[in-house]
Amino acid sequence: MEDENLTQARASTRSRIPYPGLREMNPATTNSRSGILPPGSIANKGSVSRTNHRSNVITKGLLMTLAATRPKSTIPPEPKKSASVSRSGAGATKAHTRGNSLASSTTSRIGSTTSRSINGNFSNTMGYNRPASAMSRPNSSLSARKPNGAAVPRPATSLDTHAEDGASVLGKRKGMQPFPSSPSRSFSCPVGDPKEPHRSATWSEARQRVPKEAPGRYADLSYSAFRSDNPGSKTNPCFPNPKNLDSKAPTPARPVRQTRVPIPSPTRSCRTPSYSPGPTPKKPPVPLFLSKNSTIKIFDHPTGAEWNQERKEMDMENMLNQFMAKINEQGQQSSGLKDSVELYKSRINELESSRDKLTEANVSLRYETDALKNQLAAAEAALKDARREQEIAMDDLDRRQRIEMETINQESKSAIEILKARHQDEMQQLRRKFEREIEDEKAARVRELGQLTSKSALDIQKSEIELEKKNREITMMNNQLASLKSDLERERRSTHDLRQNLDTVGSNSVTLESTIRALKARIEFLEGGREEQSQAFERCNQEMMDALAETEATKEKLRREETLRRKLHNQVQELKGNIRVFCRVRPSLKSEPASDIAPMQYPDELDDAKEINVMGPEEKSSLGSVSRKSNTFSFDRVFGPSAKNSDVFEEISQLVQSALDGYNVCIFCYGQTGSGKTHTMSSQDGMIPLAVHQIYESAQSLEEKGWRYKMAGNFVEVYNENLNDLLGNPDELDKKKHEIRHDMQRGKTTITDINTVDLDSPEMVESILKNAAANRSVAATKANERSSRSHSVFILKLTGENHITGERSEGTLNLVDLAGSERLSHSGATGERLKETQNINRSLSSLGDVIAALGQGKEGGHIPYRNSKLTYLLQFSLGGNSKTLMFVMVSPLQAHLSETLTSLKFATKVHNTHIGTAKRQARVRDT
Ligand SMILES: Nc1ncnc2c1ncn2[C@@H]1O[C@H](COP(=O)(O)OP(=O)(O)OP(=O)(O)O)[C@@H](O)[C@H]1O
Repeated sequence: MEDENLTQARASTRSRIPYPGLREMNPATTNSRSGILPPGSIANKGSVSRTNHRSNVITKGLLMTLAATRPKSTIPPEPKKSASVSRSGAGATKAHTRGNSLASSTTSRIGSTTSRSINGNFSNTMGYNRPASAMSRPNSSLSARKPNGAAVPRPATSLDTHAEDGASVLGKRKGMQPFPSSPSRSFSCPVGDPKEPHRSATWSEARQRVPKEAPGRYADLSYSAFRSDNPGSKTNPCFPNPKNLDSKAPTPARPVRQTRVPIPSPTRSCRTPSYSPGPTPKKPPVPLFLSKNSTIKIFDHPTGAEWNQERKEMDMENMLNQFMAKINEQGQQSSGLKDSVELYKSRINELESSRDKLTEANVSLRYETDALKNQLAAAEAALKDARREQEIAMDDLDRRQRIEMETINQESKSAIEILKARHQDEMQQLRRKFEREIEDEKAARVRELGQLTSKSALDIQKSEIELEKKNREITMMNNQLASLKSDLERERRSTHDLRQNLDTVGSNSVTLESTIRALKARIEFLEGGREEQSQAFERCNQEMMDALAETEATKEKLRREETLRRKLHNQVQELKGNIRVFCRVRPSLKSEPASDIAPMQYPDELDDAKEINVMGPEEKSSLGSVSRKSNTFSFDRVFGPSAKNSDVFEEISQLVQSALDGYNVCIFCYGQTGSGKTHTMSSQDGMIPLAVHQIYESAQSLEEKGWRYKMAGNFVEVYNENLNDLLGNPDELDKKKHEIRHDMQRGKTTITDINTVDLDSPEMVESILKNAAANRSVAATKANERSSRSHSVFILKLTGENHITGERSEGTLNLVDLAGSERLSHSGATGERLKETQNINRSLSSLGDVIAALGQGKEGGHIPYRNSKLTYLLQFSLGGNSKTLMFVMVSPLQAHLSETLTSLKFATKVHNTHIGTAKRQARVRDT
């Protein structure tokens, strides 16, 4: 329903003419509704009055004009219309038939005038934009359009105006929309194509069909007044064929050829029939009516004809009569027209009101449409939202499903795991149960065996008792037999019985004897198995005792061998020297270009790897030649740049073992800043972590031999001749005072107020190193400054006890990362820097002095340990009681060559020093 309304509203909006109103404009329906008789019907009924007939014809013409001016799009083609058209056409034809040419032409004129006025009203009222040319009256007049040079100017009469209007209207229609082909709507005359009898030709079509020779022929009839354009080219198709008029046949639908047929001119219709002399081109046209411009020429006849007054008067009278009749007719006609106009006005008002209603309806429909559009937009937005929500919901659902699936998977996995575990538990339980059952079965069998054994013993006992009893009985019987034998004679009968009894007893005794024999065999068999078992047990016991004795012997041997190994190890270490020097050259770093590398060679790298050859700096001789001195140094071991920390550790691991065996061991790293000391000592795979790991492994393996070890660690720093605890509070660095105390009796060193960490696991050493590094970095003012300017000492105290032998050992492993050994010049340095420099120089030279003093080997000689905090701290780890290893670290850079040579020279001195035999701090526990 709404769609229908919308469609109608749209159609009405486009055409701007309410559809129902236009339908009512159809002559048939209009007349039936408004009560006005359709013109066709009046004509059909054949009105008596000629005026009425004309009026009807005029009304019909108006309706036709209205129908013709109605827009094509608003009027749907209806088959009924052709009927009404045929009626109206018939009516029109009758009018022509009955009336003369004047009536016919007058009807046409009035029709066109009315049509024009109605068109104007209608178009104005309905908003139809009629072309301006249609409304405007053209400036044509009979005189203006007079072709062929009419001799007498024609007076401008009202009839002329009408005629001209009719022509004008017709002419204007050319410029309008083409008329519909339906004859009911076409204002054109029923001049049709013979091939299409039902189609009415439009004005332009009809014009084209008129022969061209017609104009000359009708020129004298003022026909030009009815032509809109070229007066000589076309005939007016609005006038019926005289043939048709003569035949009186009311067939307007039938096409009629109008060529070569003279059509009565509207002007001619005003003439009397006597003034229709036919085509006389030479005769000048006579003016039809008198006007102010008319000149009555009485004596201007060319032939000089005399004036016929009577005839003229008669003519004038006739003309006057006709004119009066015409005026009356026009009056009646105009009153009819007025009525029609009123009717149409009321009708137009109705239509306007209905149009207003429709406009309102249209507006409301527009509002509704807008509202519906809004609703549609809202619905679309809601749909979009819903779709989006649905997508989100779908996504959520997917996600949830995935999560659920994952959860289910995990649950199923965990369920499987649980089932597996349960299954294993059950299996174990079953296994245990079966084992228990087997054990029970075994015990039951053993019990059965015991019972059987005891039972058989009982049976044997019983049989023996019975045997004895039988023996006694036999004896008694024998006694009785003897007494009876003596009494044989006397009691033969009783003897016979007794013999029978004896036989019975004899057979019984045989049975018993066989039973006894079987039981004896069984007992023998059982006793034989028991013996075998007890013999096996005895054998096992013996073997076990032998094994235990052997183990004890082996253990004893192992202990002896361990002691021997320690002795041998120590001897080897002594043979190697108690102070050893290793040289290590670090690889060049990525940041160091190859051109900066100093030439160094390792002559016996693949053999003993004890030598290093360093080319000295360029020297200019007095002659100007440049030469480089080759310096070869020899140490206990030389590690090239490709050596890894693990390779280095392999060499020092024996010294670490010595610490476990109760020796004081001291490993130094000496070298200039950046030569790789810290990397060798404290990096992740440096000597400190590797040493701790090895000690743990060795301590664990020594547990079998009765050794239990305790490990305690300290990490200290000597900076500016002050001792700092690197495992303590970093804020207390350089502030807290720590004192070094030596127990000369026990050869032990302790430091006051220092944190000692019990190393329960090898992993702890890493946290110790990290702590120490962090504390050092807090104290550092510049990067790497602190580590370069201070000595760090990692002290690992190892205390071992052998609970089998009662032995006890106390060893100390000192791992020392010395400050940069580069020559520090006092010049230029001030304040803290000067103090630092002095202290580093002093401690390093003190170390050299101590080693040199130790090298002199004087028993009881003075060793200047107290000259520096470092040497004082390491008093018991440097000297005859200890094993010392010094790494001389070498930078590969050319820039460091001079420092490298100095370091190597110092190390060579140390290497050449022989320190006395180390003493093991081991003693047997007093028990
Ligand atoms: N054998 C090596 N392999 C690889 N890199 C090394 C090696 N030795 C040293 N380095 C690197 O060389 C640089 C300097 O080394 P390191 O800090 O150990 O020198 P240092 O002698 O301890 O210096 P400082 O006296 O200033 O503490 C470091 O980046 C270190 O990683």
